[in-house]
Amino acid sequence: MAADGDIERTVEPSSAADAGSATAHDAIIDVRNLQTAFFTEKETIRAVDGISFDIDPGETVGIVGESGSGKSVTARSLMGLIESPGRVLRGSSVRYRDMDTVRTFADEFPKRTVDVADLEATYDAEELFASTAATPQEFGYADPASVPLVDVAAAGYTDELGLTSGNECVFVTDGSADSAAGIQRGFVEISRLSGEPQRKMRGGRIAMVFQDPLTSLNPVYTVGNQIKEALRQHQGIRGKAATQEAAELLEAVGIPDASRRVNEYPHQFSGGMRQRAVIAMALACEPEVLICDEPTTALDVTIQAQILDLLAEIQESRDVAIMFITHDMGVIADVSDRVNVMYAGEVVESADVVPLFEDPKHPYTRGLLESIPGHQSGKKLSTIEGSVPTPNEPATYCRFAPRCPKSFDECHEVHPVPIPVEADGEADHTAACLLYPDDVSTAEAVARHGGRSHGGDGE
Ligand SMILES: Nc1ncnc2c1ncn2[C@@H]1O[C@H](COP(=O)(O)OP(=O)(O)OP(=O)(O)O)[C@@H](O)[C@H]1O
Ligand code: NI
Repeated sequence: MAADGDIERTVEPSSAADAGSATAHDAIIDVRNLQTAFFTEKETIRAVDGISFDIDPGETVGIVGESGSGKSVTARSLMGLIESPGRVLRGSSVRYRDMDTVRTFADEFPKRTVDVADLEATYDAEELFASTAATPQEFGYADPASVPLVDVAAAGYTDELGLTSGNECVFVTDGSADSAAGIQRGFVEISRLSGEPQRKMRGGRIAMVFQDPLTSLNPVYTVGNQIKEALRQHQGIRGKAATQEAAELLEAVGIPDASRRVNEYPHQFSGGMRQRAVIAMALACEPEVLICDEPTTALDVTIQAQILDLLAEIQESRDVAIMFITHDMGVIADVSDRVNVMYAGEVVESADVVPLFEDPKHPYTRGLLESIPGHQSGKKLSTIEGSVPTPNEPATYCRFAPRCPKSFDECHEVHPVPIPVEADGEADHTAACLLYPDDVSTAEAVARHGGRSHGGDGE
């Protein structure tokens, strides 16, 4: 809709998010400037407001933050599960970089494949759409004539290998050969998938485990039949072989007497066993990435620990990358290799798990840590007062400032972006806070966060 489009154009892509992040690496999922908004009658909720992070093969990336910080919307955006009035905004990018998958996609969906070689200089977006199975409408352009002409080189094509903001496409290869087999580099832009390619990706390469196992289980089919359906859809396994495999999967996720229980219905399973069954269903697709959104929150503590052990074991034995979402810092410490702390739609701190817990930088992260029982010896348990604000306006200031014990005037006038916490540090520990980088003046910090030293008085 035109009205949506107008709102959307006012959303500035956060260039700063890119500044803080390393570029070329072997991440399996690469999230850049992800923005997901809900256009309600009352307001535009910027539930995810320009976040960037990546997930390497086989690692566990934790996403932590209080209720309403945008964790689930992030997960749903990665899975293509955002529904109206919500939308992943233009300029967002979620790239899936497994080369086998890229080649398979190029074979299976040739009309979705855009060869970057064709885009070297300037291209006509209208023609581009004509060459794919996608329609301009799918990308939010009401009228094909309104699709902008984009200078791909000027848009940073050479750095980014592909299409950047304003010229989204479904799928990009580097065009190094005519045949898909010749593709050396490429990615699947999953935030722009729809239809059959999206279905293939979701539940195939990427699977999701939700807080409530009943969301994923159908009460009228046996657990075994549901696993068999997943095996049929994603691996083409049927009949006796599928029955056998379903029982083996249930056994692999620690369900006792699996060959009998495979014939039971979800209501005959306990909460913990149901979550194991959902995990078995996810594994039936042999995913490379498993997105777990509070998978243990509804379970009691003992069962929770067992499920966490199970996930760790699965990761080890199947080499699957996990994105683990929780509001619980204790759980995050247990499961993660790397942690992204979210607040009001933004990633406010990002670091490997050890530095994050031993030397947290952002006052919000510190607050979260101080509220873990037993974390501070002798001190009284403190919680951060107040709650997460609804991000319903552009971030022109620090959204945590109103609750921050360390805030100063500039925090209300300058929007901090993720930058390395040490002045000459590497990008693997970043914080979006004007207290950083360490050891520079406030004026200098403000400048590094892209603000002016006397900010706030209008453009
Ligand atoms: N369908 C929707 N329509 C409107 N707003 C939404 C919708 N879904 C989510 N939001 C808003 O997006 C923001 C982020 O929500 P999200 O569910 O991602 O938070 P969360 O971090 O997962 O919290 P929790 O720990 O409670 O699960 C919230 O302000 C929420 O109200
Ligand atoms: Ni959530």
